[in-house]
Amino acid sequence: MPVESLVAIDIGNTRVHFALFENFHADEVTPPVSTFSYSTYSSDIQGLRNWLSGDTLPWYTVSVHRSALASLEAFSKIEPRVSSFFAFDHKKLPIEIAIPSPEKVGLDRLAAAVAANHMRQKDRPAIVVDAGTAITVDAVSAQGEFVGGAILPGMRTSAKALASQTDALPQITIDLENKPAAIGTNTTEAMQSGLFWGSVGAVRETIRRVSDQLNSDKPPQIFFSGGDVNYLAPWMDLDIETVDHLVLRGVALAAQTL
Ligand SMILES: Nc1ncnc2c1ncn2[C@@H]1O[C@H](COP(=O)(O)OP(=O)(O)O)[C@@H](O)[C@H]1O
Ligand SMILES: CC(C)(COP(=O)(O)O)[C@@H](O)C(=O)NCCC(=O)O
Ligand SMILES: [K+]
Repeated sequence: MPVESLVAIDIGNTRVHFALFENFHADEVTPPVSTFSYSTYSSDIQGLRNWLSGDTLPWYTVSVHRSALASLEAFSKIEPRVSSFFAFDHKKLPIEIAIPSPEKVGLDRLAAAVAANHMRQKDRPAIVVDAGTAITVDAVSAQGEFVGGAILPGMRTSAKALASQTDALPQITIDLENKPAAIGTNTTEAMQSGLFWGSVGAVRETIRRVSDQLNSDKPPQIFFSGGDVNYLAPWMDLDIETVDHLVLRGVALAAQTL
């Protein structure tokens, strides 16, 4: 039975994202009608209540953060506009996971792979980049299996590491709106340059290596998503497709298969 109206949720390490899907059709991977998010560490329950429409809907979630999942599940039990709450595990997600310990893979990585697998041309593998707290670069084979990938620190995560592991480096706020000069002329500028251009280069090189290892007849289709996607994507020099809310679309697709 298709679930045409639902709330899909992606509980990440920095943000919890909610998306309302109406008249969802798997063929078109319908985009969400509206979205809402709050910090994983200070949930904005009032904001969530205001965002929720009048309809009572089923909620489906993937989570990589256990306590945030537990709090949201507790909230769902007292919120009358939630008809059911379903947290996916890897077994319930509609994708083959061709690695030794499938239960260890982040469910957000798998949900994004579900969406990319659905959207890709069937004779091409896919590479899925999700840029958030961590940046993941994952591979979906031409046969449609999640075959693994790479986990890199996100830009803000790297910035925190530099500040905490050194005496002299400050905690800087990452300004993602303006591209930094490559040659920084003070500590902060130098860190901004290294964090930004280093991430760009790291992602590009990782994509190249993943693509080489896939060794497919046709080049992989490369999908980009996640909170920091708009800062990385313009610098890739690769044929990429930016898709908003790839994880949430994967959750909505997965909900159709339960
Ligand atoms: N301290 C912060 N202040 C403002 N925005 C932040 C802060 N930390 C992270 N962000 C932003 O939050 C978003 C997190 O990305 P997202 O894909 O939601 O990550 P995750 O899935 O790891 O929670 C990014 O756009 C990031 O730039
Ligand atoms: C790699 C991640 C930390 C990414 O999380 P995010 O940046 O979306 O918050 C998450 O997918 C995770 O906790 N994974 C578990 C380990 C694994 O995927 O192998
Ligand atoms: K991520």
